[in-house]
Amino acid sequence: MIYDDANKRWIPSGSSSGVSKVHIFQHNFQNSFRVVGRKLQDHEVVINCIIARSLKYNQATPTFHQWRDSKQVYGLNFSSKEDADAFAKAMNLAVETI
Ligand SMILES: CCOC(=O)[C@@H]1C[C@@H](CC)[C@@H]2C=C[C@H]3CCN(C(=O)[C@@H]4CC[C@H]5C=C[C@]6(CCCN6C(=O)[C@H](Cc6ccccc6Cl)NC(C)=O)C(=O)N54)[C@@H]3C(=O)N12
Repeated sequence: MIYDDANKRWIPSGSSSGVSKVHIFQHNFQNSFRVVGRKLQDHEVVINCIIARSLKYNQATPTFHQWRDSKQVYGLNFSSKEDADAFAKAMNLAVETI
């Protein structure tokens, strides 16, 4: 999800709401990571952002995590606490590795 600052509310990133699969990719040669989320249904890319060293990953609730970059605030509303914990672990590892 993306935070719509003007209207102070979360909106689904991408063309419609729906379940997506979110991955963290490590770039082969550069020491960089990217979060990519794609809709399960039509594979639309709904999130695609570089993980910066300065990224602060906030676990607002056990199943809603968020972070911001220079442009916007991203929110992931996980379907389970286990998914949320696994993603947070990978995200924190990525940030430490950069
Ligand atoms: C239950 C009912 O939930 C809801 O209806 C909506 C829809 C729910 C998903 C479908 C989602 C789920 C869970 C809750 C959990 C709380 N929450 C909020 O949004 C809180 C409440 C107030 C609001 C104010 C600001 C806002 C938005 C923008 C960023 N931000 C910050 O505070 C940032 C955070 C941050 C901290 C550190 C590092 C990075 C970042 Cl990003 N701080 C700063 C300093 O940047 C934020 O997160 N806010 C969610 C919510 O309401 N909802």
